[in-house]
Amino acid sequence: MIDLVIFGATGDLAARKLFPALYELEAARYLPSEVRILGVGRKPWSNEEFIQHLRQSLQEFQEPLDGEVAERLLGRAAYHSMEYTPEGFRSLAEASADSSLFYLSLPPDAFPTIGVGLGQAGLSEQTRGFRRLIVEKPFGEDLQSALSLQKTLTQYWDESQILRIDHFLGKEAVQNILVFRFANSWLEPLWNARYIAQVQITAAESIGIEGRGAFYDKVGALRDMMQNHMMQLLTLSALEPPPRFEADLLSNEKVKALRSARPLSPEDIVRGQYQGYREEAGNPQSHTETFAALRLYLDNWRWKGVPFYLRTGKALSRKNTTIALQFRDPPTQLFADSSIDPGSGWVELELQPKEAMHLEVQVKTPGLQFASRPVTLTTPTGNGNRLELSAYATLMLDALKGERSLFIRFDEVEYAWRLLEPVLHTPCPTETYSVGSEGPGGQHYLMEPHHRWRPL
Ligand SMILES: NC(=O)C1=CN([C@@H]2O[C@H](COP(=O)(O)OP(=O)(O)OC[C@H]3O[C@@H](n4cnc5c(N)ncnc54)[C@H](OP(=O)(O)O)[C@@H]3O)[C@@H](O)[C@H]2O)C=CC1
Ligand SMILES: O=C1O[C@H](COP(=O)(O)O)[C@@H](O)[C@H](O)[C@H]1O
Repeated sequence: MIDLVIFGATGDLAARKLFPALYELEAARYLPSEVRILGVGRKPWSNEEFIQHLRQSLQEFQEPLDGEVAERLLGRAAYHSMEYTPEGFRSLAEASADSSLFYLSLPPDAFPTIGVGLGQAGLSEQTRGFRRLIVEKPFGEDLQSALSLQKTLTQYWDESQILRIDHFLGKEAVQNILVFRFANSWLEPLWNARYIAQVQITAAESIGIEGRGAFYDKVGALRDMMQNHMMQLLTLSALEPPPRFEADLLSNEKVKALRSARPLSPEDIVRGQYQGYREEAGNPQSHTETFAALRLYLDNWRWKGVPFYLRTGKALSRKNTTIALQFRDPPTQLFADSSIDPGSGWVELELQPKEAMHLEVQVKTPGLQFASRPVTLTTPTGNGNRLELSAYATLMLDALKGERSLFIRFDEVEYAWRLLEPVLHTPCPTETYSVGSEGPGGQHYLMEPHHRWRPL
C-alpha cells in the first residue's frame, strides 16, 4: 500500500484543489490501485465525517462530477485525527504504510513541527519503502526564515525526499515555455540580448483576496506571487538549455539565472494596493501590497542590458498571465514613413486564461505606398483543457512517481529570496489603484525610455 497522507485535509486548499486533483487522477485511472488517501487533522472527525467532507468538497469544486468516479475515490479515503505531539506521530506511524507521501497542506507555521515530528517518529526513513514530503508554499517568509526552515527539515529529510510545490510548474502552459524555446530551432538563436529589447512577465488576477485576508495581509504580492510563481516564470524564460531534461540539471540552470540578477534597489519596484482592500482584509492601517512590479536585469552573456519587467496584482481588469518578448527594431527603417508602431514586434506566450502563442509580424500595408503594418499570428498551444490534468493533479502524480523536475530545489527558493531581499523589508510607498483597473500608474515609471507595459 502507498499512503498519500494529507496534513490539513480539513482545510481550504485540500477542498478546492487537492481533492478535485485526486478526482481527476481517479477519473483518468492514473492513481495506482494501492494508493490510499489518508486525511490528517486535529479535528476529531471519524472516517465517515471525513468522507462526507470529501464528497461535499467534490460537489462544490469539481465540475463535471461523475458519481461513480467520486465513489471510487471515496473508497480509498480514510481519516486520522491527531495532535502534533510525539505521541500523535507515533500513532500515525502505526496507522500509515511503509511507502508514504506526506503533503503539508496547512499554514506554513506548522511545517517545522510536522517535518520534525514525522522524522522523530521514524517516518522519514526509507528502509521498507519510499517516504517523501511535499511542502506547500510559501517556503519561508524571507531569506532567514527559509534557511531556518530548510535547516530544520533536513535534520530528518534528505533534499531528494523534499518536494517543494509551486503549482505554476504543474501547468501545461508553463511547461510549454521550455518546449517553445528549445524545440524550435528558428527561435532559440533569437532568444537573447542581441535580438530582444525587453521582456515583460505579467500575472494579473481579477479576483481580490477572497476571504483570505488574515493570511494575505501578512504576505502581500511579493511573497504570495513574486518570490515563487513569478521567479519560476522568469527563470524558465531566461535560463540556458540544460544538457538533458533532468530535475537537477534544470534547477542548476534556474539558479544560474537567479544568481546573475543585478541587485535590486528601491527604484526597481512599484507597489500598489487596490481600493477597498483594507476593509476587506480587516486592517484599516494596512500597507500590504496587492500589486507589485519589478524591473530587473540579468547580468549574464545572454541577457546583459535587457530589462525584465515583472508585475503581478489582484483586482485588476482581467486574469491574464503572459510572457512577452519584444524584438529589437530592424537596423534601418526601409519603408519610409511606414505605420510601424514602436510598440510592436512582440512574441507572446499567453499562459492563462487561454493557452496560446502570439507572434506579431510586419506585412505590407495594402496600397500604392511601401509601408508596413503589424499583424498577429495566433496559435492555440493547449487543447482547451479537455485532456489536460490540472496543475495539482500533474504534480501529485509526479510526486507519487518520485519525478522531481516540476518541483523546486532549495537553492531556487534561496536565490529567489536573495534577489528580493533588498526590497522586501524596506518601507516603500504603496499607491492605491481602482478595482478593475490596469494597476497603479506608478508602474510606468519603472520602464526604460520607449518601453511601455502591454495592455492587460
Ligand atoms: N488556499 C489556497 O488557495 C492556497 C493555499 N496554499 C498553501 O497551502 C497551505 C494550506 O492552505 P489552506 O488550506 O488555505 O490553509 P487553512 O488555513 O485552510 O488550514 C488547513 C488546515 O490546517 C490545520 N491548521 C490550521 N492552523 C494550524 C496550525 N497552526 N497548526 C496545525 N494545523 C493547523 C487545520 O486543520 P485541523 O484544525 O483539522 O488540524 C486547517 O483546516 C498553506 O501553506 C498555504 O500557503 C497555496 C496556494 C493557494
Ligand atoms: O499561489 C497562488 O496562486 C493563485 C493564482 O494561481 P492561478 O493558478 O489561479 O493563476 C493566487 O490567487 C494566490 O493568491 C496565490 O497564493
